[in-house]
Amino acid sequence: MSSCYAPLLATEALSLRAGDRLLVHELDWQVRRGERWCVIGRNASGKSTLLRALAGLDVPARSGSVQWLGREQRQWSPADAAAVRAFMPQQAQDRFALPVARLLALCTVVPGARDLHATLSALDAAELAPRSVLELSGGERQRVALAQAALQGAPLLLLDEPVAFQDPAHQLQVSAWLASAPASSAQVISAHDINWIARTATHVLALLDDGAGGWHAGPAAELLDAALLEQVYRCRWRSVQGLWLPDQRA
Ligand SMILES: Nc1ncnc2c1ncn2[C@@H]1O[C@H](COP(=O)(O)OP(=O)(O)OP(=O)(O)O)[C@@H](O)[C@H]1O
Repeated sequence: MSSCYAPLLATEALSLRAGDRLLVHELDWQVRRGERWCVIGRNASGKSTLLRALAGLDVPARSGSVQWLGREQRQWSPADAAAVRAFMPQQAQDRFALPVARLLALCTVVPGARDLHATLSALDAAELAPRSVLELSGGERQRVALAQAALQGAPLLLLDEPVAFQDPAHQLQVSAWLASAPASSAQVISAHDINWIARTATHVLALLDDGAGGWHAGPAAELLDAALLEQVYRCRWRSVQGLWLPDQRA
């Protein structure tokens, strides 16, 4: 049975491997409604692999448990899973010249789906509706992918690098859109821009890429400091007028 009091997402002893590399070791973690988690880590530390595992998609090797609303992932039917979690991959794989509006209309047939025009407008993507997905710029396609995930209406959003291709103004717009999400929802977001993360995250999950699958998880206000950034990225960091800067001189 799922419970509305259970965390939206929980992992117990979740371990992930890629070949002989241990990416995540025994992750015990909970994501509750109203929380916005950013997952940080070096390239190839396992952020996308973790998000895929949290979404219930194939990963090279995993053990342990992932639960949505207190119920094991594998016990959810595809339709019920679509109503509880939405996943935005790092890059869309488009093969056909589908108009954006047609692509997104497919997402609005699920129960609880959000309004198409309002969602596109909130992401500054309304004018993209008639255009083919194959003709969009990287940033435009990414905002359409965000709209696609949002339209599903699922309370748990899993977003793999949602601002990687956004210009600074659109990064702000995506932050505002995330902040306007219902209090009953939660997001898990992988990202590399530490200053965007510092503005956006309520909580941080750091993958240490230390060969032992090490991780730290907690409120951003407690965890996000120079010591953590140095441990994660293996360079020195300093804060200048509230902005984090990597500092290779040290
Ligand atoms: N299907 C797969 N088969 C084998 N190895 C894989 C597979 N998917 C990912 N990996 C490996 O797992 C490791 C973690 O990859 P992942 O994409 O999760 O990293 P990431 O932290 O998201 O990286 P980036 O910041 O570069 O996007 C990498 O070494 C990658 O080569």
